[in-house]
Amino acid sequence: MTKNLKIKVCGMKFTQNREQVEALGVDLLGYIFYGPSKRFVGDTPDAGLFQSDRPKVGVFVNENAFEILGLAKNFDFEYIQLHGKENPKTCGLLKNQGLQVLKAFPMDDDFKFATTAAYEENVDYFLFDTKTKEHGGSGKKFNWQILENYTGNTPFFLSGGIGPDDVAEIKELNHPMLAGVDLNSGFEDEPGLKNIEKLKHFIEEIRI
Ligand SMILES: O=C(O)c1ccccc1N[C@@H]1O[C@H](COP(=O)(O)O)[C@@H](O)[C@H]1O
Repeated sequence: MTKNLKIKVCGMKFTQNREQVEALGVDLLGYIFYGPSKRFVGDTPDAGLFQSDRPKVGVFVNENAFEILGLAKNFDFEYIQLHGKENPKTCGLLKNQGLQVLKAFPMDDDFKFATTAAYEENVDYFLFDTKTKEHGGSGKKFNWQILENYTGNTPFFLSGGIGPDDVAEIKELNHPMLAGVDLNSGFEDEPGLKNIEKLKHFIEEIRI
């Protein structure tokens, strides 16, 4: 059942485009705070980019926890997504400050789901993304079959190269802990600029 899956759209970079994405009724909006990313919000982002009613997710890669807390306060983030080698203690510190924490794990065929166990108490969601050198936003899929090996208790977001044609395959996953999908480069006209028609169609289909 995918009707109740949370839909996160990541890499918001342009205010007007963010407003259009929000109007589609998505659950979470993601903002990249990682300089090397093509979707980095920039050092002085437009304030309007963040003036949203939807819960906002700050996305970080190996950032200092206190820097994250400061930015979360400034930009009113409810969620933090961690895409680097952040340890369970760092995740727990942020969670204890009232933030909801999504911890990303880099998936390949050799991934050991036992790695996630130490994080169970310290995060709210896992996010399973394709393993690449870029840390995220690669547009590449991993082998979704390996999700059958995940038997943990923490709900997860599916991520990594999800595109407009993936609805049927996502519906077939049927994993009890699948809580949401993270949509990013597969729905873009250029980095950070989401294609509203493609998103609209995907969301309508997945919510049937
Ligand atoms: O989008 C980015 O550029 C990015 C950079 C660094 C860390 C995370 C990033 N985005 C996250 O990457 C995944 C997968 O994105 P894609 O579908 O493969 O483009 C997604 O969770 C984004 O939130």
